[in-house]
Order: sequence, then C-alpha cells, then structure tokens
Amino acid sequence: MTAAGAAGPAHVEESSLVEIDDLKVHFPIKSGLLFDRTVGHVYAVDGVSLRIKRGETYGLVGESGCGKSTLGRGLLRLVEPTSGGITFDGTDVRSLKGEQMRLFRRRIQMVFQDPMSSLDPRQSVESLLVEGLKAHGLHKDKAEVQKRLKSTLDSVGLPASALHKYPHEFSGGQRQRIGIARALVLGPELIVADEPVSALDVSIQAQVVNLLGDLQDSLGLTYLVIAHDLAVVRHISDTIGVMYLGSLVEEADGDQLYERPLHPYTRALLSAVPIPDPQVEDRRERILLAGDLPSPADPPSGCRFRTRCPWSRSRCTEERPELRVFDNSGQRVACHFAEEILSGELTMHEVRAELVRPDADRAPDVGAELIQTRTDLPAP
Ligand SMILES: Nc1ncnc2c1ncn2[C@@H]1O[C@H](COP(=O)(O)OP(=O)(O)OP(=O)(O)O)[C@@H](O)[C@H]1O
Repeated sequence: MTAAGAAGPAHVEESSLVEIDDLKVHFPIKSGLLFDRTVGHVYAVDGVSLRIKRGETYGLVGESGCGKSTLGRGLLRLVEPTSGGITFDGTDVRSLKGEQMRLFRRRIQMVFQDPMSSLDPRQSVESLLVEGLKAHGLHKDKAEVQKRLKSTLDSVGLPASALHKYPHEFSGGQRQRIGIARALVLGPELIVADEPVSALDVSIQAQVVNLLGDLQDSLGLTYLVIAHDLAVVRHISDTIGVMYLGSLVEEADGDQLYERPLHPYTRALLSAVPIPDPQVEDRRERILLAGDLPSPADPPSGCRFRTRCPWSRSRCTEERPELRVFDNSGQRVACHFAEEILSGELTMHEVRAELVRPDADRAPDVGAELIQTRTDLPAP
C-alpha cells in the first residue's frame, strides 16, 4: 500500500490524475578538484506523497527553499527523482523513456514566475508559441498552426496581432498571458504554475488568477500551483499542501486549512496573512517563527520543524512524524501533538508569540509584546 494510500485524504478514492508516493529528490554536493567526490546531499524533496484529482487545483505553499519547485520539476522529470513513485493518469512516469517521455511531456506544461526571463526576448510571440509545436512535430500544417495560435491567444485575452510582437512590447500581465498561452498551445491536461503571479503588481495578479480559473472551467485543466503566498493560493486551490524543508507537513481542503490549521508551521504562516476586517485583525494571535529555515543539506533529526516550533517536545527530536489523517475530515498533518495543540492541552514552551488581546486595556502597540508562556492558545 502506498504512503498516501495508507493515510490519505478522502479524495484518494476519487479519480486522481497525479499520484506522488514518497518522492525524494536529493542533490549531491560535490567537492574535490574535479568535483568528483560527493560530500553530502541537499534533501530538497524528502519523502512527499500527494494526490491531485483531475480538474482540481492543488496549491503547494511554503517558504523559499522548502522544495516546492523541485517537487514540480521532479514531477515532469526535469530533475531526476532519487526515489519514489510518480503516476500520471495511471502511467508510471519514472519508467518512461524516449518517445513515450516526449509524448508525456506534452500532457504537462509549466508556467513560470517571471515571464520576462522565461520568454526569449529575441523571439516573436509567434515563434515562442510555435517552438513547442515544433518539438512535438505539430507545426507542419501552416493554416492549422495559425488557427491554433490565434485561438490560443484569444483564450488568454490577447489579440491575434500579438503574434508579430516581441515580449518587451507587452506589460508584465500580458507577458504572463503569453507564458500561459505557450503552455496551453500543446493542449496539456496538467499545468504546473510556479509562482505564476508573484512577479506581477497586485492589481494585475487578480486578473491572471481569474484567467487561470476561467481556463480551468473551459478546458477542464488540472493545476499544481506553487506559491510562497498563502493569500494567492487560497483563492484558487481546492486542496492546499503546506511544505516545510522538503516535506509535506499539512494538507487540507482550502477552507478547512484556514478555519482549522493544525500544524504549528501552518498556524505561523496563517498568522502572518493580513485579515481585511480590522476587528478580527486586532484580536488574532501572531506566531513569530524563531530562527531561520535550517539548511536542507543538514536537516534536524525527527520533526524537521522542531527547531522553530514553540510546542516541540523530546519525541519531536527522536521521531519523524508521519503525514497522517487527523480525523475523518480528510485533513492530514505531520505533527505528533496536533490534537493536544488544538485542544490547548499542550503548553507552548519559551513561546515567542506576538499577541493582541481582545480585551487589551493597553495602548494599541501591544502587538509588539512578546509573551513568555501561554497555555490557553485558541485555535486561530
Ligand atoms: N539543481 C540543484 N542543485 C542543488 N541544489 C538545488 C538544485 N535545485 C534546487 N536546489 C536546492 O534545493 C532546495 C529547494 O529548492 P527549491 O527551488 O525547490 O525551493 P522552493 O521552495 O521552490 O524555493 P523558491 O521559491 O525560492 O524557488 C534549496 O536549498 C535549493 O538551493
């Protein structure tokens, strides 16, 4: 039985387009004059299991360096996984070779963060779009190609005249539309969007997010959206996975994760997202994470998060928590003490939580206060 199969969310029984099982991507660290000695490894992805249902958006969040992009690239085998299983629509991706691999790549396309650096400035939009078709031998019928290019541009809200222009002639948002068109032109089933809106102005982000939603509805696409920003992922994701130092620490339906974050890392991430309602914003708890993200070349023993966790106990040093089903809601969490933390039974130790109390009788700058110990932590 697979790891996720053993302890997977309710949606495992539904049709999964992507199944990732205990995936590991370890990059060797080389040394010596000829860089021929392996002196260690960067554990970029270190045992991730997840399912992406056909037609859904799976949002993967976590701080920079936690392994999100490597997971996305490993799925396409743009980096070769060290171990683990990847199944796409029932096909074992890791066993594909040559022509089979080429055909598979057409079914999954990537959209990158910075359209300016992912689009060659010397190529016209037409040439950028035809490039993918050429790689798959789909460029021979010129009339058919023109029809395809124009309808693809139309689907991303760009006029046919854009074909003869160059990337620098477009705004950031339009360039990202070209990046999306380039992914769409091959008719993929899954799009891996790596920080698709992070390089854009906030006012433009919503337009691109809406476009992705419209395309999903009209074309039945499945998305893996990678982002460091929970606010972006919340609006588009059916399921959200939270990554920390190469591992998935929590997974839940979008609303569930916001209503009842279980993992201390998710709680800390959510406590940093601004809430538009000033009354709620004033009352809520903020958890400040102590210290920096440890190096993925030298991860802590046991729970990877324990060095920054205000609730960690000795068991966390000794035993790495499995991603397990929390209750019959399907929410999964990798924390030994999720139940005790949620109920308030477990005391934070050496807490560094920034708290604004609802009944504060102090000046409004109380947010800066650091409290030492708090036992009655409410669910955020
Ligand atoms: N080709 C590589 N060789 C060696 N180390 C790598 C390679 N690619 C990524 N890494 C390392 O793997 C870790 C995870 O990187 P990754 O880019 O997947 O993280 P991320 O969460 O996507 O962060 P970001 O949002 O900054 O891209 C980082 O420590 C990174 O330096």
